[in-house]
Amino acid sequence: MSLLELSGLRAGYGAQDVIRGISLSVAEGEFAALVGPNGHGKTTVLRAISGLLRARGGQILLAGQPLTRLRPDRIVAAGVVHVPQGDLLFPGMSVLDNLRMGACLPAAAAEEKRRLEEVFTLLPKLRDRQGQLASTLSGGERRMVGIGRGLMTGGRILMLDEPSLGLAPIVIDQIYDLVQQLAKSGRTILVVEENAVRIADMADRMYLLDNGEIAWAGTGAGFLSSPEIFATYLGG
Ligand SMILES: Nc1ncnc2c1ncn2[C@@H]1O[C@H](COP(=O)(O)OP(=O)(O)OP(=O)(O)O)[C@@H](O)[C@H]1O
Repeated sequence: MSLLELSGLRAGYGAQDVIRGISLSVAEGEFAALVGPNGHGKTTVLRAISGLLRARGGQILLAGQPLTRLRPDRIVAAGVVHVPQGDLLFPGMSVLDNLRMGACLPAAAAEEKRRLEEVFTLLPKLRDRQGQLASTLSGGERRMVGIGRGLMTGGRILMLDEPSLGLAPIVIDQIYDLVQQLAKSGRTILVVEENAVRIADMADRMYLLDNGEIAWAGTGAGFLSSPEIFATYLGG
């Protein structure tokens, strides 16, 4: 059964629909990727799921529960964790306090200590730097704090918006090693990524968003072996 199910979702800004009736599903424990060129609506899909943008039509279900009319904090409480594009950390706060912000809702607060230990075990560098101000971290470290803060929230699905954005190739590899480790431990993940080839080896399922519509869906391996996809969307 799908954990997250979108059907006929429409969303946009002003008079314009950016997302024009998309359907996709992410099964429990699956690593799904939403790929596509910049500006075609990937971030908008995540914002609609997490309630930061109200859906204009269609349905969003999490384990069968409709999310479309819930407030963003209720959507978090229902189990949706959204790690936004860019870092959006609190620059004047320490690594530790940034991580703790992920556990500020009541349900997560009770789990704060245990989850913090989990995050530090997964990302030992953050344990060493817990007292350091977020503004003094490198780009890769900031990205790790952003993901760590998402893990502090718990939830049932972790949505990551372009975790590779603006990072050097070697740091991108580290970030995706972490994402793969999370996927292998059984977490349900929906990642937005512009570079489809980068993610195709890792993802169980891929959706290609083109101009607000799903142009292709299938496995990562299927994506890599589809010459027409490369010719049409990736320029050969
Ligand atoms: N707050 C906003 N107000 C008006 N238009 C917006 C707003 N946010 C995004 N858009 C427009 O919606 C379209 C889709 O943007 P979106 O950020 O979802 O794309 P994307 O595929 O995630 O690309 P990127 O990776 O560059 O963010 C773009 O044309 C963008 O200009």
